[in-house]
Amino acid sequence: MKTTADFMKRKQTNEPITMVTAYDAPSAKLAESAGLDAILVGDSLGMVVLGYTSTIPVTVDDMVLHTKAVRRGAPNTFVVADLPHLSYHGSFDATLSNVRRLVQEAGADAVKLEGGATVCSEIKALTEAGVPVMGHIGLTPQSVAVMGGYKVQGKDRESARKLIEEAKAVEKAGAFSLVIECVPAELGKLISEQVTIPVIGIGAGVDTDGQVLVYHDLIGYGDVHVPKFVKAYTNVSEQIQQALESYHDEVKRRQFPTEAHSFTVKEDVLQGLYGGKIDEDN
Ligand SMILES: Nc1nc(=O)c2c([nH]1)NC[C@@H]1CN(c3ccc(C(=O)N[C@@H](CCC(=O)O)C(=O)O)cc3)CN21
Ligand SMILES: CC(C)C(=O)C(=O)O
Ligand SMILES: [Mg+2]
Repeated sequence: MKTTADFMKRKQTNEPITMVTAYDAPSAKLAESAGLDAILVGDSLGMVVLGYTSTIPVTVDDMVLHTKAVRRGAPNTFVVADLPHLSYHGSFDATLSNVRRLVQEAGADAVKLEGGATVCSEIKALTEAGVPVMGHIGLTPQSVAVMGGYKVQGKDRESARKLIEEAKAVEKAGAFSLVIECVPAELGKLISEQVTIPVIGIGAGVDTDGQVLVYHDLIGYGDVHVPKFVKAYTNVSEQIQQALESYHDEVKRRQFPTEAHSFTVKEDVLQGLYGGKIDEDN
């Protein structure tokens, strides 16, 4: 997929959109060669790579650095960059200069921002300026302090109705696609049916127009708390741990490096040098 039109087409043909996060070049390269439709440089970066306990501390500088790396690793994949916390809540000029950095400096194809009605004016203005915007509703981690934790959203009738209204508002504002996070599967299906833009779910059941997962969750890397909606397709933490332990052990026992991993010089080069072993032999 190269353009936002390709996203719309997928909804029309009912072919699921596959998206995964990535934060660096080698991971992005693997996502591209695995054939993923799109890559999200998520602000989950803060939690899975930078070691913060939330996405709140992530800055525009952080996002620019990692979006650049992802773009280099996956030059032919549609890349969406998260606008980090508080980078789209001031003047539109301030928002625009942050978006400019992600799109022009770092090479993102689109930006994503969290929220419903409150961010619709930003979605509209950015779209009119020619920047594709992906919305994000349901569990919005940048508002964790207001929501009182990472909880399933839309569990009662009133909040479910509100989420459907938010999805419609985000669509109306011009978003080309919408992430919906951590809602009951029935609501994920209903919202996907109620809007014409493709809905990409994470913890929103199987009936959305696509799925997104955090890279490290998907490959089982890192011991951060893993939400229920995650499926770990492998466990690279175990493999990395084993490799590190073997290396540590082999170095201590002088089993690494062997000749296969060493360089040599011709004997005469060292002759007479600082009374070295070769010198003494003569
Ligand atoms: N590694 C990682 N994966 C993610 O999916 C992710 C991040 N980090 N960081 C940013 C946000 C935060 N996310 C989270 C974090 C925790 C839960 C969680 O623990 N949810 C509970 C539901 C509790 C309830 O029943 O209300 C769960 O058990 O899944 C959900 C989403 C999703 N995003
Ligand atoms: C979980 C996805 C949707 C996200 O916003 C992120 O990775 O930051
Ligand atoms: Mg995010």
